[in-house]
Amino acid sequence: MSDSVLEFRGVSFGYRRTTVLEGFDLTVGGGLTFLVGENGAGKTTTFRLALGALRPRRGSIVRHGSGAPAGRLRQKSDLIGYLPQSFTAPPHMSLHRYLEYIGWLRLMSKHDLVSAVPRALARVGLGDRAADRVATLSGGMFRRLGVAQAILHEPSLVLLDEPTVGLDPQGRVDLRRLMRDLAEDTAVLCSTHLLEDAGATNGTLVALKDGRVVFQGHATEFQTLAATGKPGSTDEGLTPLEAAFLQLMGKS
Ligand SMILES: Nc1ncnc2c1ncn2[C@@H]1O[C@H](COP(=O)(O)OP(=O)(O)OP(=O)(O)O)[C@@H](O)[C@H]1O
Repeated sequence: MSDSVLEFRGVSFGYRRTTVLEGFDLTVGGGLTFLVGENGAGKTTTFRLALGALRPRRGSIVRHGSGAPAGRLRQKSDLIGYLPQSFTAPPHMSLHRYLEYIGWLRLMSKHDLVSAVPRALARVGLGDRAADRVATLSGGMFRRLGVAQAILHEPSLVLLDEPTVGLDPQGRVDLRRLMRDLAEDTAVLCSTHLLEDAGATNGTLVALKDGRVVFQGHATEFQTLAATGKPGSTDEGLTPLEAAFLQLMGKS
């Protein structure tokens, strides 16, 4: 997939007196895009704006497909899936029951859910855990359940807010594999502090600083760009991508 699916045009947004985004332009294409930036840079705010949960002060946010503004649904291709940073699910429910409940909240028909629930569970590698309670899942499995609820209604764009945070190396590898797999037929926009997520999946990297996009391209270009300035320091145990990131943020 390569067509643009979401576009922020000259968006400005702030909470009360704080300005978070200023003249913010972002084009999200198909495939996998990673949004990186320091704590408080505005990644979650960008997601909330894309979902239509917040309204920009200035500028516009457009879903391609029907061209509907954020938060307005004109056709099925405008559907968005969302895994929030603070994902929770009732521990006593079975995975199957929980996803049926999510489908009910999204106004999906019982008929559609018969196939949608097993399909979503299989897609995230939890097909054999359908009858188990949420409480029995490991941290990595729980995160994958979060992805399952985000894709249950087969959205054309999935927003994942820091899905790999706190996972062990195997959990991160599983989740990156899952994101790569999803990105074959769905646009995926993922925020992360782990720059290696972008490096390992060959995704597009978008770096946010002071409310604007300061870089958009492949992880390898990001590293090369930073390396053409003064060399990033890797002597603090940083990976080359992390050193490049700090340099771009003016911290090295
Ligand atoms: N509901 C809110 N009310 C007021 N200020 C907020 C609110 N939510 C976020 N902010 C502020 O907006 C800025 C951007 O926050 P946001 O959560 O979008 O950043 P982020 O890049 O997702 O951060 P992190 O990497 O720490 O999750 C921060 O300064 C934050 O304190």
